[in-house]
Amino acid sequence: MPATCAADARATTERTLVSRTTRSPRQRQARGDSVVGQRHTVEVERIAHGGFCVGRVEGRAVFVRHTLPGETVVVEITEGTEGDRFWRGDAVEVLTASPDRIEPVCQYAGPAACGGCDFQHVTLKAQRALKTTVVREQLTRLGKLDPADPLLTRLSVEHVSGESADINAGLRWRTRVTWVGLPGGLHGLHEHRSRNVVEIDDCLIATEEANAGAPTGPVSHTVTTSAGTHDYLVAADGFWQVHPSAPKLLVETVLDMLQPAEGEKALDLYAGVGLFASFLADAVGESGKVVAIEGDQSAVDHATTNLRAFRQAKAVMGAVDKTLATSYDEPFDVVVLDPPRDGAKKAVVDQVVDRAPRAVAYVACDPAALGRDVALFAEHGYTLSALRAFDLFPMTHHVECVALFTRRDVS
Ligand SMILES: C[S@@+](CC[C@H](N)C(=O)[O-])C[C@H]1O[C@@H](n2cnc3c(N)ncnc32)[C@H](O)[C@@H]1O
Repeated sequence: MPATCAADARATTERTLVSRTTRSPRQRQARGDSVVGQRHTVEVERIAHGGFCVGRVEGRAVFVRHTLPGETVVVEITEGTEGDRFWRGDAVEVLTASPDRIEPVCQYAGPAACGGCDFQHVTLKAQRALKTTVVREQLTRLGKLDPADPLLTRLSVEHVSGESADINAGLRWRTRVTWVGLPGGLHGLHEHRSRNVVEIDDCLIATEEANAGAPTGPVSHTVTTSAGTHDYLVAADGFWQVHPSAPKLLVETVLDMLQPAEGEKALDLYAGVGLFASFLADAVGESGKVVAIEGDQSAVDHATTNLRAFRQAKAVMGAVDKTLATSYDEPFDVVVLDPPRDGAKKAVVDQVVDRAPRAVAYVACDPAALGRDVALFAEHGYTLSALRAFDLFPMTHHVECVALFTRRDVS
């Protein structure tokens, strides 16, 4: 089994534009001497959130990238001081390799290289198993769910197929990339937790179009699902699901969980350009109502255009918490919640349950934030009654979950 070796790590370092000694934009208060650069042999125990695995050096936890549970590796410390409770590091040499380890196909993957991918060295099947463990752990620890809950024991992060062999191999799925511009018209991506930029010629998880740079004008997307077809206009730099299979998959999953019916009232929170709102509007019909709340003016403008065929649907500009604090103080039957990474949080969860929906579909790109919000919903009598997780970001530690909350008295 090929193994990352210290020589490879040195070669990788030479590819970066700035030496790793200049990293650490998030330096914490120094407690004792820095241990950055120290090397230790570590037996890697388990996966943690964020693309790290956990091992120990003399009892102290070390969060290690570029390794796998069960491996023995040489770790070079990248963040930490003598007084810190935990350190971070990179596996720069593999002494005992996991059977799930493969040679990364990307030349930019590895220690002190591009920070975009976490799992290039892991088989796709094992990547999904690692993510399944992380989701279970976050929902148990933060969501306070019983680890024996069948929703967790049966959970398995699902492979998301695409239209090309590359996508099915976990490559060429990323339709948008936020590049860092470099002199000479070049571009790159940051090292992990660093301002250092690695010049990248061809990002293998990005589509050819995304590698070429950002489009200049609004982009048009058509989404066809089992429930129908809708067209969407999106600003070039506006939010759109990055995996080509994501819009259809997420819409179908949300509709399947919510089962919106003719005449119902629906809230679409963090609505973007109205991906879910159009399909909700179809389902509730003209006797129903859809309110799509979004905080980005350009997205709201596009959502207004995208929803123009529906008299029953309206895009509203504003922060979700501020808007719900002053408006739409009335019952809603169903809610779609698709917040940014930090989740909906207490104020919005309180405002959602105040509207007494029979069902809430929560689309979550961070299982830790979902876990915290699961606990908040439970305090209001809303239980997690369905959960799916999708591998919409292969090669990275990211995973998309869709959770259904229902009121105990109506479930
Ligand atoms: C994960 S995206 C989901 C967009 C949409 N549901 C979709 O799938 O295309 C989150 C959206 O929330 C918006 N947003 C972020 N914070 C917000 C807030 N506090 N209030 C309203 N919208 C917010 C962002 O502009 C972004 O469009």
